[in-house]
Amino acid sequence: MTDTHDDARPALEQALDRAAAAGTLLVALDFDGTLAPFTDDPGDSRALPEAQTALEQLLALDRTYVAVISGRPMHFLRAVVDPDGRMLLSGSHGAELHLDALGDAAADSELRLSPAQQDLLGRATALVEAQVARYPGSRLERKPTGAAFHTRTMVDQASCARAEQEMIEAFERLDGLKITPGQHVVESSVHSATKGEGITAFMQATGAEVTLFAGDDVTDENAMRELGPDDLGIKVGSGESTAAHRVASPAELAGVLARLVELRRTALS
Ligand SMILES: O=P(O)(O)OC[C@H]1O[C@H](O[C@H]2O[C@H](CO)[C@@H](O)[C@H](O)[C@H]2O)[C@H](O)[C@@H](O)[C@@H]1O
Repeated sequence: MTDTHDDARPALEQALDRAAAAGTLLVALDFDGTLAPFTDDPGDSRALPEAQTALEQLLALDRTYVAVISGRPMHFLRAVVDPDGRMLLSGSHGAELHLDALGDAAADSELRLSPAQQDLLGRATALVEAQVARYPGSRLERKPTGAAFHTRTMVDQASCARAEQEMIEAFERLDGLKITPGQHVVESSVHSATKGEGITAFMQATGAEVTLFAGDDVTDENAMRELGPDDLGIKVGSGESTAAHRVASPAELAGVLARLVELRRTALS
């Protein structure tokens, strides 16, 4: 570890320097609002080119793992985020795990919903359909473990807060449903997993000496809380966080990842 006593460099630069020197480094990232700026249509979201380049460069380095831990379904992450199959992936807020990048496909967790969960999923989806019918421009997103009510494109933006609150109250009438408000979205899930389980699985599977995790939303805090004193948490944007560091936007985070590439290359050379 670098001796940071009397080091006048910004705290994040010092922390990146320490992470870059790790024997084994895990770089784990949330997707929406962290790697990818928000878009009206979730299907259009892509990581910023500078962030994508940094991830590719990290993947090419020894003893360096890249993971994406997202509320997105695994099929989206595999198709859009990591079509080459080189990253560790956790989808559906920790309910789906994909560790093939470690040659450990046996550790993948495939989703199997019980008949009761399938029934609950159907009822949650029907509630969102009813709410979408009430609020023009809002959308239903069907996910393997749940149904999400999106308000970003709602015609009457002044009614978003009310529409989201009504959605929460409707979901609350269904026993066993996990409810997660997010950025212009209220998500429901019939699965209890969180991103904490995703990051824990990856930390254990890689044996990472240091883990960097960055995320922008409340659900990311479940992963952030799993970090130890030598790890590096970065909050993207505003809002409460246990992360020790903060950047303003996905663009700023992309710059941080690019800097990490430089420092890691130097440390490994
Ligand atoms: O865990 P994440 O990777 O941050 O994913 C969380 C949810 O993100 C998506 O919704 C958000 O991004 C959309 C695209 O920018 C935006 O239109 C929406 O308003 C945001 O809430 C995604 O659609 C969800 O499935 C994810 O769970």
